Formats: sequence, C-alpha cells, structure tokens
Amino acid sequence: MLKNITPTTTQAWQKLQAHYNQIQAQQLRDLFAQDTERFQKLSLQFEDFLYDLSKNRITEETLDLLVTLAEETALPGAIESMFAGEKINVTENRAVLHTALRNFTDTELLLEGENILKDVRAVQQQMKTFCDNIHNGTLKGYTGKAFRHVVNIGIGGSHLGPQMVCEALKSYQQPNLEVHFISNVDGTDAAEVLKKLDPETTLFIIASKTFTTKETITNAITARSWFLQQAKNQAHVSKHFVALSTNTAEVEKFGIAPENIFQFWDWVGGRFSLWSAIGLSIACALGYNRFEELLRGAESMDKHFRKTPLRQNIPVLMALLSIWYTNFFNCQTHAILPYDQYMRLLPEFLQQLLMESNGKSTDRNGQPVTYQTQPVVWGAAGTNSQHSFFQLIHQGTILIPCDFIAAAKTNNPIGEHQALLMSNYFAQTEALMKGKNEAEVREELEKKNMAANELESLLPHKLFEGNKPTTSIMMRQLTPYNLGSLLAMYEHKTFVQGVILNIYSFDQWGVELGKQLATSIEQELLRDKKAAHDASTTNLIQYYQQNSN
Ligand SMILES: O=P(O)(O)OC[C@H]1O[C@H](O)[C@H](O)[C@@H](O)[C@@H]1O
Repeated sequence: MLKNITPTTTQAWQKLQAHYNQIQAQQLRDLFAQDTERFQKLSLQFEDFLYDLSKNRITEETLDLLVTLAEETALPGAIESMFAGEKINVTENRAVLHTALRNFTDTELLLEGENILKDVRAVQQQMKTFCDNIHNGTLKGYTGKAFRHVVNIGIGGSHLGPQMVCEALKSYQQPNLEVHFISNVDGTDAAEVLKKLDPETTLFIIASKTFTTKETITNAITARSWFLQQAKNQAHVSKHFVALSTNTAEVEKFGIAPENIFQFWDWVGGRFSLWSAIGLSIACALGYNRFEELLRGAESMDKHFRKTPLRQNIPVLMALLSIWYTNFFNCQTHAILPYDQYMRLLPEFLQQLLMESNGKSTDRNGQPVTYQTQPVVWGAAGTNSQHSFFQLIHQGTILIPCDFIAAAKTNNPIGEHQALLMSNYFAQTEALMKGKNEAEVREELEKKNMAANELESLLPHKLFEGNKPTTSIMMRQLTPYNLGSLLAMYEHKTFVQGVILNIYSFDQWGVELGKQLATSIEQELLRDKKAAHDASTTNLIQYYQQNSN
C-alpha cells in the first residue's frame, strides 16, 4: 500500500533545498560549456524515443538527490502496489489497474480471486468483432446501409483521450468511416455534429463510466430523438446505439440492449480509460489491430516503468522534474508543446490527466499540504504557439518549464515543411536555454549602424535572459505504438508525482460541488423552483432569465 510520508520531512528534501541555492545561480549555457558530456549524461533513449533532459536546470547531482527523494517516499513499493492491484485508490476503495488493459502476458492477474485479464480479453474480443463487422459491412444500419459515421458521446475521460488519439493518428484512419465527438452540454456541440450526418449511416457510442453524467445522458437523449425523428421505430435504436460503461443497470434503463454494452470496471479511472472499451471509437477509426498497437506501446512503457531503476526510469525522472520546478523554483505552470499538428489536442488531454489527478491540497494523512502539488498544465502546437504566447516564455517574469514533443519522420512529407517545422523545434529550446546577453545584443545592433542613443534605448528590450528549462521528447515517427508509449509515460509520471507528494491521485472530489449546485440551479431555471443565492449569483440568474427568450 502507499505509505504516508510527508516529502518535506525527508532528508533528500532538505538537501535539495541547499542544492537549489547553488543551481538557481547557474546558467544552463555555462553548464553545457563546462561539461561536454552533459547531453550524454542527461538524456535517455527508449525504443523509438529520445528524451533529452539536458536543457533542464539540473545536474547529475540534482537527479541523484531527486531519486533519493523518490526512495525516501517509498516510490518503488508504491509502483509494485499499483501493478499488483492493491486498492491504492483509498478514498474510493478501488484498485488502479489501467495497466491490466494493455497487459498481453500469459500470466494471471487476480483481483479478489478473479483473473481480470480474462475479462479484459473478452471485451477486447468483443471490440475487435464489432470493429471488423463495421468495416466489412456485416453490421448495418436499420435500412441496410453500411455505417459511414461513428459519433462518440462522452465527456472528460470518456472524450478527451479518444478524441486526442483519433486526431493524433488520423493518418492511420480507415477509409469510409468518419469519427465525430459530442461532449459539451451546450446544444451547439450536438447541433453542429448532427447536422452533417444521416441517421441511416450513423452509429452512436455512448461513453460514460458511470452512465450518470448529465452532459452525456442529455446528449445521448438528443441523439436518440434526432435518430428516431427519421427512423420512427424505437426497435431500430438497438442497431444504432451502443454503450461503454461500468454501470450496466443504468445503460439498460436508457434502452440499450445488453449485447450492445461494452464493459469496463471500477479499477479503470476515467482519465486512464482510453485503453478500455472507452477506446472503441479509436478502434473503429483505426481498425482494431492499430488500436492493439497503441496498447502494446503502452505495455512496453509499463514494463520500462516497473522494471527500470529509478535513476534511468523515464516517467520517474519526468515526475521528479515537475516536483523540482514546482516546489523549489516555485513554477506554477508547465507547458506542453507538441511540434506536430496531429498531436495538438495533447495539452487538453494532459490537463485532465495531471490536473484532475494531482490538483489536490489534502495529503494522505488527511492534513492540508504545506508544499505545492500540481502546476497548471497548458500549451498548444508549435509553430502556431510561437506566434502567440512564446513571447512570455522567452521574456516574461515567470519561469515556465516546457515539454517540446516532436516526431522526426513526418507522416506528411510535403516539400520542406518537416525541416522547417523541426528547425523551429530545435531553435526554440536552444534560444530558451542560451538567451542573448548584453554583449551579443550590442554586437548585433552595432552592425545595424544605428545612432548611439537609439541603440542604448533599444538594448534592454532585446535582452534574453535565457536559462529557461525545456525537455525535448523526440520519437522516430508518430505511430500508434509510439503514441501508446508516450501516453503511458505521462500516466506514470502523474502517478509518481502523486506518490511522492503524498496525495491521492485517483479520486476527483473537487468536481462534485459544482455538479451539486448545477443540479439545484437547473431546477430553478427549468422548473421555476426558487432558491437562495448570494447577490452576485441571484442577479446573474435574473439577467439570464430576462434575456434568454
Ligand atoms: O465517464 P463518465 O462517468 O461519464 O465521467 C466523465 C467525467 O466526469 C467527471 O466530471 C469526472 O471528473 C471525470 O473524471 C470523468 O472523466
């Protein structure tokens, strides 16, 4: 089980504090100049990936101390507890076994006496048959036409992962089948998707772990009405609606036939669920075999995470870097910058993964934490982001560690695009690291033959402090396998941060209050049931009611 160790009470934490005082005074460009082996010492290769940590504000000693912190907070035991299926999601009394969904070994994995791998395989077989039947035309709509569109209706973990993966792997998509997503309870989302579709050739996947999420159920009801407007007969619903859920009773109440339910289990957290039946839209889009490649890439990262010593363990080091910046450099945000248009939804996916998991302020002893937990995760694809917020990363007043992610070989070799994209990828981390000092700016301006007073007044604005930390993650090519590996790396990073920071990463009680209040205000807006609010909320509701018709 997870131990309750306050990280700030460890010896390693105290040592890191002293070490930080040395490191924060050092310039990255000097560290590179002093040590020609710095890249070799601070980068790791794993299968098709190069993880370059050398442009971070660290030395080998930093990593040694951080790894000691991981040891002192009992990380190795926690890793084993997770893989073994112990109920480490204590506040929900559940195991955490998304790794079982991509475990292709022949062993058994017993949970309360049941071999769960058997259940996993059975659902995978059901998904495979379903996808094959869609693609070979065996599954047909109510008028006998083949399906051309699949709509995933879900939100949060039942949406972000599938949508991001479908987008990231678009170049592997099967022909003749388009996948769409509806998530927002704003009717605009459903309206804009449905207006492009024909009920005869559209299959709806209702994805909800609990099958009680208001947004998803509302959108599902809207989709069913839209379908029945044309199909007329209620019996046709069973041909066009399937559900992915752990809550069979609720699904049946909705009217979906038991054979159209793809199950998963309470030991799969919503934001870790794209590997489960929740990935059905991915499997439909890519074909089941490619979905399996995604799982196999994740499995390989799982093995690396479980077996590799902490000092060479990629997710562990990535998590430790986050703790280093957040708690010692006081960084409040972390940017995710995919230099790959296909991966542009990755920041949104990682926002839920990291911020919903580790956005906590109570430790595992039930005490308020006295240190920082999860920084804000944000970002957007490069190079577009260079033309919007990069200014702040280069010259703003806050320090923002960034992950720069790219694939060396493009899936769209057109002209010189890839070389141009990658030259920006390399240039940005180099510029952020090196900066430009006064002598360099002066030399540049002097070449322009400008008046001395003009030069002096311009000079301070053109200085780049540099010393901005970045991690470069480069893969050979964006494939289902490699994407699986990358996503599993971020999942394990999330877990490691939670373990070391002594918080529970697999619950999300913080989202409940807003849901409860919305449910009661809904009664006010729809059924005119008045309720007491603060003055601001009362007046906002009044303004809405006066203007919504
Ligand atoms: O899959 P569902 O049960 O519909 O849940 C969808 C989402 O709902 C909640 O808001 C949770 O905070 C998320 O973690 C979850 O992914």
